[in-house]
Amino acid sequence: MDPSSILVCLLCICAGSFIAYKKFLTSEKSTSTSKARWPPGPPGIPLLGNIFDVRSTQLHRTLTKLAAVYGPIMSLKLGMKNVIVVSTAAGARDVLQTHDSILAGRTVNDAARALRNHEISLVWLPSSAPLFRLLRVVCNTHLFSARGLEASRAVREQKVRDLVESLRKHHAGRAVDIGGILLSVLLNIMSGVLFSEDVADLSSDHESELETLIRDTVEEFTKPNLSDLFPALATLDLNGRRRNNAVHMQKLYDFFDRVITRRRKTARGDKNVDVLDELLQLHSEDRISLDTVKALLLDLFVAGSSSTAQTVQWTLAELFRHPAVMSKARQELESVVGSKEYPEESDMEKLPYLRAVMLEGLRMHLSGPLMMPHTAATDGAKIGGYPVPKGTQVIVNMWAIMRDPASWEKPEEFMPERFLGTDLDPRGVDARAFVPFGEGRRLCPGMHIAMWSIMTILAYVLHAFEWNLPDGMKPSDVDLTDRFRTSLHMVTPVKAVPTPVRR
Ligand code: HEM
Repeated sequence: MDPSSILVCLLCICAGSFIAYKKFLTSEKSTSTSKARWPPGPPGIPLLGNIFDVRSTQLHRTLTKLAAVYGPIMSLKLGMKNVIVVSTAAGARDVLQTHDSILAGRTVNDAARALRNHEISLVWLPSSAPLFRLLRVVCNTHLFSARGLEASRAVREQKVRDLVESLRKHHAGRAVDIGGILLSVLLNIMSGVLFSEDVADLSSDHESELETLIRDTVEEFTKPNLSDLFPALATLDLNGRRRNNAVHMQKLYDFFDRVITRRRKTARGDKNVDVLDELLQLHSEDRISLDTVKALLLDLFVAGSSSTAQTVQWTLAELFRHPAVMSKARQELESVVGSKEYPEESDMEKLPYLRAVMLEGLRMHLSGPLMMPHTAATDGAKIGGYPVPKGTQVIVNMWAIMRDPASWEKPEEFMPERFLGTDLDPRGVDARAFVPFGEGRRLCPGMHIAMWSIMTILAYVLHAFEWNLPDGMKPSDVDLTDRFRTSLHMVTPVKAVPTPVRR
């Protein structure tokens, strides 16, 4: 939080403190939270609690340092909010497996209430809501089932080929902004699967319309909001986040409205070709509203595009820093794919080293280092033996867990070999809790498409190009400093020069 936001915060807090403090006193007395035995945590200041302990552009690291002092199950008070931060594999199992039915709730950010989006959004609905269950079924059966994924494979492969073609045509021999072009290709993979259109131009350095709209919406969420710290003040929307987000989200809804209008003007016969066809069919059967269709498209784009692009970018950056690992991965591709222009689907399972590279990239640079905060829907759950009262927010610091020296040898080193010959699988909380996509009711619904995208993009771009750093940069010059907003960004976006190796 910058100094001016802190000043605004303090002024607003003075104005609202009377209401908030009264509410604070009443709620402290009347809820089960007052009787709770909270885990240790840093002492807070009256009313504000620990908000100054967690102001950081690297919240995952700040929470890891605090956990080293106060313990792997730690409590914080953020304004009126009680928070438990979990930094061990055993604690993560309590949250994601043992007490998943209670702890799969969400605390709705006030900005997410714009346009009442939280009432129809998969991300914000409580896991007990019938609409939540329906949307998860829609995702699992129509969007990302084996059948659905097979149906969209040709479209997805074409988008990755477009990336290779664009790199050959427009970028060969020039330093490429890796993050920019990856986000464009991820947006096109998503839009290709969802509604068979391209939304980004790979040959242009300009941001696409959808990218701008998503960025504006996401940024509004990441700004500090008094309404979240002091829900009693939420109706006043003192920071204007809900108002601003209503504008951004309306623009996104209008974008999807135009896609739907185009679709309705195009006769497509009886056969459903893409996800939008499936969703519009569910709408015609009165199972979901048109707003829910748009909210789902919004959720999938916002949650799916940047997270996957960031992961590929981080993994490539690690490969640029570790040329020996990169050449081992390229040798494996050479021996499996040979002189074929593009790897085939059947080649992918013959690339264990590249898969290990992907998993190590996910371990070290998880795009959602703190996952998404969960909330206790009722009393009754326990984490590390501590009771978790209803309404408590639970943050799983997966970044810390996946770098815990108690579980991982040399955790700060990029060593894909650690995944070779193991059956570590991102789908289960094993002893080490390698869970980049979460587990249980809130498991990432895009996990399969994300892993396919990461693996396929890596295979295609490593097979088609030799990659060098620009202007005499050394591998050790690649800057891996991270910054956490809603996902883990590189402070210095990585650039590299692709040189085509065949054709
Ligand atoms: C490398 C890429 C990705 C990573 C690491 C990732 C990881 C995650 C994590 C950790 C969560 C939160 C789980 C929890 O709350 O316990 C999540 C939720 C979610 N992800 Fe992903 N994800 C990725 C890509 C995708 C893609 C490609 C899509 C869509 C196609 C997607 C859609 C979603 C949605 C809609 C949610 C919210 C689910 C809910 O609240 O029930 N994600 N993801």
